[in-house]
Amino acid sequence: MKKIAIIGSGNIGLSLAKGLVKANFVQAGNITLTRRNLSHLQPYQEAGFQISSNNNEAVKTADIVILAVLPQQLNAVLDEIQPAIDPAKHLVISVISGVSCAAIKEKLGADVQVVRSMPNTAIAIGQSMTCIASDNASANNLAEVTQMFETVGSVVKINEDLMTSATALCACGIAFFLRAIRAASQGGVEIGFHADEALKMAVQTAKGAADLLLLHKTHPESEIDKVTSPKGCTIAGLNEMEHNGFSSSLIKGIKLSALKAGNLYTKEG
Ligand SMILES: NC(=O)C1=CN([C@@H]2O[C@H](COP(=O)(O)OP(=O)(O)OC[C@H]3O[C@@H](n4cnc5c(N)ncnc54)[C@H](OP(=O)(O)O)[C@@H]3O)[C@@H](O)[C@H]2O)C=CC1
Ligand SMILES: O=C(O)[C@@H]1CCC=N1
Repeated sequence: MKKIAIIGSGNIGLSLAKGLVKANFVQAGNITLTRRNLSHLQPYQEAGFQISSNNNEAVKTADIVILAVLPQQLNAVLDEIQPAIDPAKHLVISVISGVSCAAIKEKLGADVQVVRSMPNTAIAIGQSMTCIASDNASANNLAEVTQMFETVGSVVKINEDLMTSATALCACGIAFFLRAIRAASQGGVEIGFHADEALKMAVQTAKGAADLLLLHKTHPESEIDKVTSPKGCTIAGLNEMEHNGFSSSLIKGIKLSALKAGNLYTKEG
């Protein structure tokens, strides 16, 4: 079984670690989690993961190195781990938004195989939408990365120039849909439900909507057409939402997130 080092074990790094173990892709003992403040990783050590604040040592023991620090923290990490990287041994996977494979190779060496990957936090429960891209990984390594992320959700291979768009739609997208669920539950409270029951109803309704599309493989509008009875209450509510910019605000938010995702990193740090 391959050994994995997750450099920068914060929100997404830990979600990924939990998902891979839950899916039996790797045992916890074969994953080393790093961060500077180790006290936050104590529960993970108790759960069987290796933990370390020494990125170099973690890289040396690993076959797969996953970079999961913030874009503004990356340059220091790349300078630190470069001496420990062996292009013949290591496959580098970066989940960092806005950082190209080329920028990583510029620091680690042109012969290091780098795969850029964009998961979302649903990876912790095996439900991620993960986009991957690479300009130099071998077919074997790309297949291995695809297989790894398929154990924790769906995978789409994309051109690297669409990676910031994938960030907005899929990684940030989790937050957008969660906010929509919260708004729906707040509407539910206004019309008579207690907050906990309104949230439960909104969550299951959202899950049902997503599952309808996944299972029927239909377009959202065709499912909407089945709900909107003529002169009914659904179309009245839906049109009121559209008059207030429902679709437009989602589209504008996704466009702004994609723009921002492309500007999170500078080579200068
Ligand atoms: N959150 C998400 O849903 C997603 C995030 N991403 C990308 O993943 C990356 C991480 O995001 P996120 O998890 O939200 O951020 P977090 O801030 O939660 O995680 C970053 C982690 O990196 C650690 N870190 C910082 N510097 C170092 C260092 N020198 N050595 C080792 N560890 C270090 C930090 O811990 P400490 O300060 O203790 O060192 C922290 O735990 C970002 O680039 C983001 O764009 C991609 C997809 C989804
Ligand atoms: O908000 C962010 O910048 C990161 C990238 C995608 C999800 N979270």
